Amino acid sequence: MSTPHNQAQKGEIAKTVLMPGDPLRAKFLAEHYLEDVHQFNAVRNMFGYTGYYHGKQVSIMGSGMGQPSIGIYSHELFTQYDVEAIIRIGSCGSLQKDVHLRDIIIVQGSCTDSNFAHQFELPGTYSAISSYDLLEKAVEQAKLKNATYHVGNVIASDIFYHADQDSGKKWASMGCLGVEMESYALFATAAYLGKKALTLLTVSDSLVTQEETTAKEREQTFTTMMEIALEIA
Ligand SMILES: O=P(O)(O)O[C@H]1O[C@H](CO)[C@@H](O)[C@H]1O
Ligand SMILES: O=c1cc[nH]c(=O)[nH]1
Repeated sequence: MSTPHNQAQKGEIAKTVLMPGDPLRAKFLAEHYLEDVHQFNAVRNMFGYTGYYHGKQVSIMGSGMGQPSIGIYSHELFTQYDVEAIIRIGSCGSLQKDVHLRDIIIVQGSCTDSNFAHQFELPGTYSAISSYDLLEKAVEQAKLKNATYHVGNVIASDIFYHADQDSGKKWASMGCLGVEMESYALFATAAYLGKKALTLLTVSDSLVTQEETTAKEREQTFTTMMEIALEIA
């Protein structure tokens, strides 16, 4: 079997998949942390790998950028490959002055400007949240690693270059810690399919101070977040 986006055969993908947006972050992670690694996907260069972390089978696959992209890959992983949990390991912009570059955000809830949940024809607004047991384990690991972390709400936006220059400030005024582009669709897809999901983010830039990390740093240096995800997978 395969899908139009994933050439893996059934059985090639572990029950838990770590998903960075960047497929090169997936490659870095697989090459640096996994043993007995096997690449299962290269369609569209959306690299996917399965290997072992301290004896535990784990898969890592890029999601691409944005809710439509993670919507496709997560739906296929959950429905075609019997995946039970997806842990997104992304980058984000900080919206708060006390959330600094390289801090970790353990995403509890996700707001959105996307229409993604309209497909479910709910009689109201869907609040997308992470799976509590994964969130609790991530907090435990963050503490063990003495990581600087924050737990809370984020905005998962469909728009990176927003025409409204104040949109980030508006979400910040509602307590959102950061802005990224996938968590809402991931959480909603998991909820709809009865699966588990968590999003971990490392702050790659600040919309408050304008500081930023490079593309290479986003690919290769967010290792504390990667290690937390590997430990709880
Ligand atoms: O670094 P990743 O995981 O791709 O996450 C963030 O980076 C991309 C934008 O630069 C978006 O996908 C956003 O969610
Ligand atoms: O500012 C940022 C950084 C990462 N991802 C986003 O969506 N926005």
